[in-house]
Amino acid sequence: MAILEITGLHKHYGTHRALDGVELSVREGEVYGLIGPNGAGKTTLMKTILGLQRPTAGTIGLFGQPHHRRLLADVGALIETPGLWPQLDAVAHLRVHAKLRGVPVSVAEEVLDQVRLRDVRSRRVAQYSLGMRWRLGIAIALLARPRLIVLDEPTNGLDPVGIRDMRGLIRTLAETGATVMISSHQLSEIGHVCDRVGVLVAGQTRYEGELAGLAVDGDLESGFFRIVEAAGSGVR
Ligand SMILES: Nc1ncnc2c1ncn2[C@@H]1O[C@H](COP(=O)(O)OP(=O)(O)OP(=O)(O)O)[C@@H](O)[C@H]1O
Repeated sequence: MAILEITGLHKHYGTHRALDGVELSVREGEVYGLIGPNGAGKTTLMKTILGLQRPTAGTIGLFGQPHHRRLLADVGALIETPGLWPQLDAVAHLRVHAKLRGVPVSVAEEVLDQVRLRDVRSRRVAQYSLGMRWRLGIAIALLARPRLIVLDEPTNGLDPVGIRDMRGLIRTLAETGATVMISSHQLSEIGHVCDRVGVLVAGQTRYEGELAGLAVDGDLESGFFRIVEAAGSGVR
């Protein structure tokens, strides 16, 4: 079943078409990679799914129903950098957010384990690495036990070890039954963790399917670049 179904989605800023007729479908239980160069429209698309941007035209179906604010209670998200308080530790962050969402504090302990922050749970966030901050941001998004988790470029700025850890965490999330949608401008960073990918270039879906289907002569990156180049420079 499609948990997220996007049809003919447009978002225009004046004459600029950030989204120009996006079509995509995310299936329940999969890790879906939204890949595209800088300026392709990935963040705009995610913000529109989350109700943070109003579409110019098109439809978004969520959990088999037309998009509605109340359905977003089942969506966890991390867009751009997580908003954290440097002087508080991970536990304090999770307790505050648990209270705000009416979630039992015991869930805070569970998500700490899930993102593997237990060892540094009492350390102030000011002392966290970027990877730890991302993981705490994801833990906050997980508090409400969402069916769909939307993560915008969570490997941005991470070193190779951080990227590997993030891939592991994403797979773990999917194994617990959640559906994960994740974006990146680098196929190499998240491609292999995804069950299927959508390639967005200049606000349009240029490919959707299994990662292997992107390959040209067995090479995924060449296939990706070919799609980007065929759509014009794709970089804006
Ligand atoms: N609020 C806005 N007003 C005007 N133009 C915008 C606005 N937000 C985004 N854009 C433009 O829309 C296009 C898509 O931007 P978006 O941030 O969605 O791309 P992206 O794929 O997430 O890029 P990146 O990988 O660099 O984060 C870009 O050309 C951007 O400049």
